[in-house]
Amino acid sequence: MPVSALRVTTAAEAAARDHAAIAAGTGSFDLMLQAGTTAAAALLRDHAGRLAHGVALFAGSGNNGGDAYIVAAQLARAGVAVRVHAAAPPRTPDAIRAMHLASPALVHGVPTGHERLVVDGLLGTGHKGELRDPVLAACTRVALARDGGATVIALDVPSGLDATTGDVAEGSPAAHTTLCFGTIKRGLLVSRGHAGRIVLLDIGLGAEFGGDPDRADGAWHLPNGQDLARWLPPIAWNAHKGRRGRIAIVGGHEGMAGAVILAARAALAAGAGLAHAIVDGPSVAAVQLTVPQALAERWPVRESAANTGARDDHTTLHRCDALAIGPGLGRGTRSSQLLERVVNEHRDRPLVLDADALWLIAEVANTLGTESAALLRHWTRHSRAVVCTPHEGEFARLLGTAVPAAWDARVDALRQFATRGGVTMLLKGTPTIVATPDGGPITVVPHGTPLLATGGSGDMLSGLIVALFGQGLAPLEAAVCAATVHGRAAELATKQLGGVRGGTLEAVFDALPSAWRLLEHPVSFPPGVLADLPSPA
Ligand SMILES: NC(=O)C1=CN([C@@H]2O[C@H](COP(=O)(O)OP(=O)(O)OC[C@H]3O[C@@H](n4cnc5c(N)ncnc54)[C@H](OP(=O)(O)O)[C@@H]3O)[C@@H](O)[C@H]2O)[C@@H](O)CC1
Ligand SMILES: Nc1ncnc2c1ncn2[C@@H]1O[C@H](COP(=O)(O)OP(=O)(O)O)[C@@H](O)[C@H]1O
Ligand SMILES: [K+]
Repeated sequence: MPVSALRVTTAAEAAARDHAAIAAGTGSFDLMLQAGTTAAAALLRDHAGRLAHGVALFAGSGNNGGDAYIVAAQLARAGVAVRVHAAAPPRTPDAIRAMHLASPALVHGVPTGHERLVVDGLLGTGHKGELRDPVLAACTRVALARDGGATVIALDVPSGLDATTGDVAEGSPAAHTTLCFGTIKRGLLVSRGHAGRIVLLDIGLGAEFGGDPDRADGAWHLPNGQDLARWLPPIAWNAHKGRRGRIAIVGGHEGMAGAVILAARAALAAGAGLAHAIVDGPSVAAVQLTVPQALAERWPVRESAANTGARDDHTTLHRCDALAIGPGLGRGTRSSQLLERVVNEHRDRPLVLDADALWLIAEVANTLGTESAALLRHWTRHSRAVVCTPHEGEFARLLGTAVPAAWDARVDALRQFATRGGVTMLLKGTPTIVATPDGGPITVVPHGTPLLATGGSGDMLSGLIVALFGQGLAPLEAAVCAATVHGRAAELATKQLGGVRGGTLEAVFDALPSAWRLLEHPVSFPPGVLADLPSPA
């Protein structure tokens, strides 16, 4: 079977995929049966101990409630004491059928409060606006159960979380785990803290694809473990340093050596054979002391053509497989001139543009009275591969206006910038999204924890990207593998630390080897499970 990215959908895209599957011959009740049955299997597998004390299910009147009745029926069949609280009677044909199927085995009524597992099947993708009673009252009960120590499992989305925008309505109960059906709903990745661990279950929409793999409906792609493992270049047993990628990081203005140091350390930890740190003169010693494996060099000084009669040629950069410029580069004239030189004189090198390089691009574009994307297009017109890695503030500067808060508009802005600039754009955030210059689907990287919300973590990401670039990965693959390993390392480190406070970027560096192993050897999931994203908290 071909491997392909998983799909992340809005509520409308998810519904369209459900309908397409139904139009192609799958019964809508079969989808519900499959959803409820795989969810029950996941609960029995992961929570056997808690289920021994019984389970409380909360069901709404729509199809999300229908899923809850199927879960209830399957758990009851497995011998679990099941208590169902219907916030309102089922109203859709499938939910009514599911309720009749489950009824003989259930105890109806208000949960006792002793259940240690609570299933939230009140609202799914059909939720809109502010929560209203009686659903609101039921949501409050779920939240109270959580406060009392129960584990809360949401079906498809936590009730009250908007599947499209991620907006969380007042009174929406947070989940420890969200079991989502067929496709990951976009809102879950936007509000990961509310969704907890996200487990994607196969409901027969078409395996990984959430329907037709070629469907161009705007759904985001989430690379699965096999995609990432396939993209990562193996390091040959007889590799020598010249074959593991020679890269350079240009930046480190006086007083800002740290940014290049972190990027160089990350590049080496991504398997680069040789890392050059091209820094401002006063920063050379700091690099040499802290990353002795890197080759520290000062910024090239351009001899005037009149003096030398020759074109200045900075040989180190010409020998590199990929370059990154920006970490700690500074924003003055010298920095700006250096940026223009690196971009202009090394057009054939894969290039990562980050941090101050992005600031300067916006600055030069302003001065020229043009747009940053147009300037990039001009600068990189012969380049094969460029990745820009702005955070929201840097992207706003590149756009010349605030980054839209709404995800549809934000994605449009990123995609447009990527096509106009001819560059791959990685917009950092929660989640990180990547757009390619061909206008193709957005790829999302949902990994990471607030352990990364600290100075220097973006420099680390640049170093990871440039190393993979130097090992021959295409821009999208280099950006996505790097952001994934970065986020995964943060997840592992946060878990090990038991929280964020007390941890520093060092803990993320320490977790990188384990994170790489996760990428190289993806775990296989139990039957019916397509993805399993750990909780970020
Ligand atoms: N389609 C399929 O084939 C499959 C679908 N599946 C499942 O169906 C789910 C979608 O089901 P759905 O479309 O029936 O909507 P759902 O989320 O149950 O909510 C509708 C109810 O909520 C109510 N309501 C809305 N807003 C509210 C508020 N603020 N406060 C209070 N109440 C509010 C609304 O009331 P109304 O506004 O109509 O008065 C209506 O009664 C999806 O997430 C997945 O779990 C799976 O089985 C796989 C196959
Ligand atoms: N709360 C968070 N959860 C997950 N990832 C985060 C979080 N906060 C920041 N990150 C990640 O950390 C990195 C921060 O990059 P950036 O803001 O450029 O840092 P710096 O400029 O300090 O190096 C990005 O990759 C971003 O996605
Ligand atoms: K729900």
